[in-house]
Amino acid sequence: MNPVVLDHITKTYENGKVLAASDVSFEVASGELFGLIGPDGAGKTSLFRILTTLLLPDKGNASVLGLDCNKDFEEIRRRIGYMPGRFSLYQDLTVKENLDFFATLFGSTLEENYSLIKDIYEQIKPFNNRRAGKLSGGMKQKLALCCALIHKPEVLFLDEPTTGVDVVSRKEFWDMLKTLKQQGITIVVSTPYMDEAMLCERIALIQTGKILTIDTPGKIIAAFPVPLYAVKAKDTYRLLTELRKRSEIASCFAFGDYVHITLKDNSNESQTDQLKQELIQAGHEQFEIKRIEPTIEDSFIQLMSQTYGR
Ligand SMILES: Nc1ncnc2c1ncn2[C@@H]1O[C@H](COP(=O)(O)OP(=O)(O)OP(=O)(O)O)[C@@H](O)[C@H]1O
Repeated sequence: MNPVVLDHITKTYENGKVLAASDVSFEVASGELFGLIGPDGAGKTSLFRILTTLLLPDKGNASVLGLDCNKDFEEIRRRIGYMPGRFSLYQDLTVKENLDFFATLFGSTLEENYSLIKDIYEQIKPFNNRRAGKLSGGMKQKLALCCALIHKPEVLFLDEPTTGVDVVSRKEFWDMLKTLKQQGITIVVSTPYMDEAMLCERIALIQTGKILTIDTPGKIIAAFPVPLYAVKAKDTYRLLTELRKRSEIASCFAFGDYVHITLKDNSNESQTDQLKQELIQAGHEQFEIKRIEPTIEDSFIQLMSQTYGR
């Protein structure tokens, strides 16, 4: 049996008025680095809380390491590591005191599983006597990861570990996850950052409590169903407004300096030449249109409009 199983999980809040998870099913294989990718409010934290035995679903079953998340919560809690999205450390305790505290909770010591956290801990060791509340975002994140690993968990749940952390620390963090994976730990990580999706082996794209798709990032991108074009002009806002009004455009989203579009009819390649001519005639300066490969963000938007019609 896979170490993480969600089977038709539905979770609502406020007497059913707020839907956080809608019939969610997926499994994570042993030793896999699995990502739950979606924007704020998509339902990621609710799923993590169900898997870490802190929340009961309305419907469905969840199991971790073959144990039932409802009945076997004590054993699950002993065998998993959980880094919640919000900062989970004791701000008034020092780095060392936090580590000792979490080790004691699990009847362990810092020394006992030192090899597992060594590489991460050495980076924060110089700040051993600093209170956690006085650490930088990246340092707090490393300390929180050490605390989640201190009892040598078999499955690690990381809820938005890189939110609010600088780009360098984000990269370092993902390098650390790769190392942990090599040591056989199963990792489930959530993130709202689409670029981080590419660093997972498999991902579930989630929006408004619903799984849009589950696969490897490469396969999700490869399944993008139609040609995608990047369009640019000097006045991006005006370009976007005009493209949105045109009947031949199926989808149209701003991506940095570019606007990504798909067409309703993909049988006639000269349509893009026509579009170019008409928009240049309409006074768009520095106009450019080119066929591009989709990113995971393009796939997310496309799947979202397919599922929700927006
Ligand atoms: N305790 C609660 N009471 C009422 N609604 C809640 C509660 N917790 C979450 N929600 C709502 O459930 C939905 C899913 O929230 P959840 O926190 O699981 O998503 P998320 O993807 O983790 O987003 P975020 O990063 O913003 O926490 C959201 O609409 C949220 O407002």
